[in-house]
Amino acid sequence: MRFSSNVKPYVLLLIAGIFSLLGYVYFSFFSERLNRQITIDEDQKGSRLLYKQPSILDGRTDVVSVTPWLAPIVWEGTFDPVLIDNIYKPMNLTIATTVFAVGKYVRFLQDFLETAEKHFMVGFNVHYYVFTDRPHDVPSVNLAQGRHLSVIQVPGSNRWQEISARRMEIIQTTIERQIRREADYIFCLDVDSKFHARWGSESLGRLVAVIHPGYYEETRDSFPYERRPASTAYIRMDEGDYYYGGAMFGGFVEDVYTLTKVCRKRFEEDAGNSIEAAWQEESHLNRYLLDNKPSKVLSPEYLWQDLKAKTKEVKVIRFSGVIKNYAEVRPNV
Ligand SMILES: CC(=O)N[C@H]1[C@@H](OP(=O)(O)OP(=O)(O)OC[C@H]2O[C@@H](n3ccc(=O)[nH]c3=O)[C@H](O)[C@@H]2O)O[C@H](CO)[C@H](O)[C@@H]1O
Ligand SMILES: [Mn+2]
Repeated sequence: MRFSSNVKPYVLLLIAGIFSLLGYVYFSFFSERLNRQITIDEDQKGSRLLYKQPSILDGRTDVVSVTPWLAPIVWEGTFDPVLIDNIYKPMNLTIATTVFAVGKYVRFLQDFLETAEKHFMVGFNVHYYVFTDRPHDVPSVNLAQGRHLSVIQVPGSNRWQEISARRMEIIQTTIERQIRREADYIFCLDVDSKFHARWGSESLGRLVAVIHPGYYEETRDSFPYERRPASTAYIRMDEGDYYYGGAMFGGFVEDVYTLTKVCRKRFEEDAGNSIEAAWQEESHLNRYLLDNKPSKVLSPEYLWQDLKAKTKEVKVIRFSGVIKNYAEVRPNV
């Protein structure tokens, strides 16, 4: 008995220890379950998103929707707009959009801006940068919440080729001066165009280019790339991926910054050698994108031309160049 009376306090201590350990384990297990249950409940009540089950067997088969370097080619039917918006909207992104309206091209601004408000990056913060030599002729267009417009004065020119090509330099310097502090992504667009349907977050990517609607059925040797070796935009007949349109390029601000800087430098180098690439900055853009593959390619849905009849693979025309009288609207022919 001496033994038992001696041992008892230790037993009691041991039992108490076991109980408190069990209690701790039980409590922490339960509280974790409780927490987890709350999260699950929140998921179901607040942010549950219903969308069509993705398939790897069922999808568009009439067009190619991925490049050989595995960048998506964006066509109607290859993305779920609700799902993709749901991914990008919480990021509270700002999209810079540059548009040049020099000389008589100011007349295109109203339709461009009004249709952009209806279809372009709806629900996102958009900052339009309008470059013009006629700031007083910039129309006032009602902008939705979170959308802003800055007018930036640039010199006019008596050569349309120069106006078009100098966009690279002006975008580069404006990124340096302000855009890199004001936006996450940037799109650089032609003004002589209108939006007709959704252009949304499916278009966002690191470096984004668009396939020109005029050449996607042709072979690379008939693309209007710059073909003179003397130009820094030169592309050989057996090279080239697609023919990209100069009316749109975009991506992360820093990636577009590098693009504009390189194209501007090469354009100036050519000018020093008295050579101007066949399609000015569009030729340099194509050369740049051959060496620096875009991470996302937009199908011709994102760059059509009003004078071109819709083809069967194009289900939706989202952005299209208007028919214009070149001789009347440009400073030179
Ligand atoms: C659909 C497409 O890919 N279009 C390209 C194409 O012809 P485009 O016929 O589309 O060229 P364009 O006359 O629209 O000029 C391009 C842009 O430069 C601006 N601008 C031009 C002239 C002027 O007097 N005032 C003015 O503001 C304006 O923003 C216009 O949208 O080739 C050009 C280069 O040669 C550009 O690469 C264009 O993006
Ligand atoms: Mn144009």
